[in-house]
Amino acid sequence: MSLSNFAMLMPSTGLWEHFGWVQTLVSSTAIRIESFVNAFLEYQARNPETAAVTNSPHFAAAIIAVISCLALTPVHEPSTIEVIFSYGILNFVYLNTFLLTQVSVSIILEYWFFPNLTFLATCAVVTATKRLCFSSLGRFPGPKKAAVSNYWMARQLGNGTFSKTVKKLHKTYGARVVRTGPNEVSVNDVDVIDKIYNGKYQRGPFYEGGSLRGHFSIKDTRSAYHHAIWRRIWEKAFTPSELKYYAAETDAIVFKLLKVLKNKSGNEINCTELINKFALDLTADLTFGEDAGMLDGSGDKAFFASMREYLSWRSYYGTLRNLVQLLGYFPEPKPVASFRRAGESLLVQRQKRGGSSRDITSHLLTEDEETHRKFAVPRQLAANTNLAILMGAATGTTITQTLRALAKHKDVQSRLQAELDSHLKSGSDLSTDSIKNLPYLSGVINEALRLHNPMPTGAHATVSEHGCEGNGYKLPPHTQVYVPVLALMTDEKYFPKGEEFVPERWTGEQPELVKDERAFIPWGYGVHACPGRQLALNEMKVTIARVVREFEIDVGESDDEKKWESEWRDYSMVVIGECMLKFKSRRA
Ligand code: HEM
Repeated sequence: MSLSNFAMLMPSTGLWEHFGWVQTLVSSTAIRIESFVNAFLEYQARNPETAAVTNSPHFAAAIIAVISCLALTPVHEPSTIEVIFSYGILNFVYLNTFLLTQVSVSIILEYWFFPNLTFLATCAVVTATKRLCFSSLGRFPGPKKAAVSNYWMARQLGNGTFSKTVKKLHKTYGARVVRTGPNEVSVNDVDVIDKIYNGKYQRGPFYEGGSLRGHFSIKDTRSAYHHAIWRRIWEKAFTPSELKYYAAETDAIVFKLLKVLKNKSGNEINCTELINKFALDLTADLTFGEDAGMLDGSGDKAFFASMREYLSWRSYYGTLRNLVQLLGYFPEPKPVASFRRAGESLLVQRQKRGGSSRDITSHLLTEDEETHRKFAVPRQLAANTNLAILMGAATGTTITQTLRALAKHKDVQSRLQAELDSHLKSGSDLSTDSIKNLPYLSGVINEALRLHNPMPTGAHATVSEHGCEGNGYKLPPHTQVYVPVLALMTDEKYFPKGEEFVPERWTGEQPELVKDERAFIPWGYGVHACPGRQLALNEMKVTIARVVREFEIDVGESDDEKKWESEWRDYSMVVIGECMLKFKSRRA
């Protein structure tokens, strides 16, 4: 009986009546396979001299590889586990046909092992050819290595050079869209931001690398359902009354920082190290109700090293989704484990203290009013409190970079000091509420967020099944896409003198330096935009205002621009190296 007749034997009554399309699909596939096999046999009969090749197991392996690759093409995000499982099962069955007949090792090598290698090599060649020559993204310029494999992107991210490289690529090609992965593009175009991050847009697979012990934070979840619930819970932590409470806590820790700076007045210090400690104390206080003891020297000294290692690891493997899916079945990698544990130890201490601490965690422990769902304790909760720590560190990095910019631009520093001095002279104070609308201070902070944003890579999204229309180009459905924040926010099209630190562009004095304000997206865009934005702004403004009012800030003798540039890393969150500054008390 032929294959197509066999397919016709599928039941067509009862429940199957409703699945006529299955029968049609099975029989049409069977007909195609049958005609392919017949054509092949005919070819063999007509060309007996090719039999040596076409009868070889390598030939069969190569054909099966081509068919498998073509069959997988329409699947947008094939599951690594399913692919390896199917491959393993089929191979196991095939291997057993040899083992059961007790054939020799050489036969097994010849008919099983080496054909398997041929299969894998063919898959690699077919995939690379498909990506290079037949991809719908082929019309966009980009490095060839990036088009062939995600390793190019993984290396850029793991080395912390990604956003700078992408910025350079946009300049080199003079293109709005650059291909940076087999199925990934960077779109430096303000007109499509709203289309890419529209509604409950689908997050890209990059976020799968962010899981901690299998649990995702709100930022890394790809589930729109979970995100909506978690977002409502998170937002409870940032209501105006909570922000007011956090402002008082922030003030107390800023005073600790001022004390340390006063003790070192006039001496060169590594500002990165000091502000990192300050930021961790502040974040721990706001998240867990107790500072981490970093400024007073009692905290975990290895915290920042473990965070840095984790971020680099996560950037690298986040890009290699296939590997990340497999890693879930192995013991937790060291960089992930040490960062996770460092963060969790703060959460554990808080849980032990019990009581009713007023902090971000107290809100994360409440249920969502609409669905009555909560974060699962402790793992889901820990993934989210660890995110708070990371975001606190991001705020610290931005503060350090702002202080450095002020030390490098003494004219800007003097104008800011003058604004703060006159604010105080008018009888006001430097509390969060009182300084929030100071124009020059706001200009300095905006400029810092534009030029020194701690998240310069951009959020990864997946183009919907309708595709995405841009200025003279169309992104195909299911493309992975991101708006490169660093390239966008320094682009001369949108911000003339884009590389310069000019707070006046925001104060109304030089409005011509903001050509398109839509390109200012330091807090992300759409449903995943930063809910902690007001808290971060308050922290940055109060810290900068109090430090600048108290100290004259200068670049230290051992400051080295080249070293600074080379130590700057973008692990999808910026990590900075040594920043040598001098803080001299203005009252001395
Ligand atoms: C200068 C400081 C900060 C900047 C520039 C910043 C920026 C951002 C950006 C760009 C995103 C979106 C990331 C993405 O879509 O992949 C984000 C998300 C988030 N940020 Fe911030 N952030 C800062 C500080 C903070 C602080 C202090 C908190 C408070 C804990 C916070 C909490 C969050 C949370 C919870 C999310 C995830 C939101 C979601 O996925 O719905 N951020 N932030």
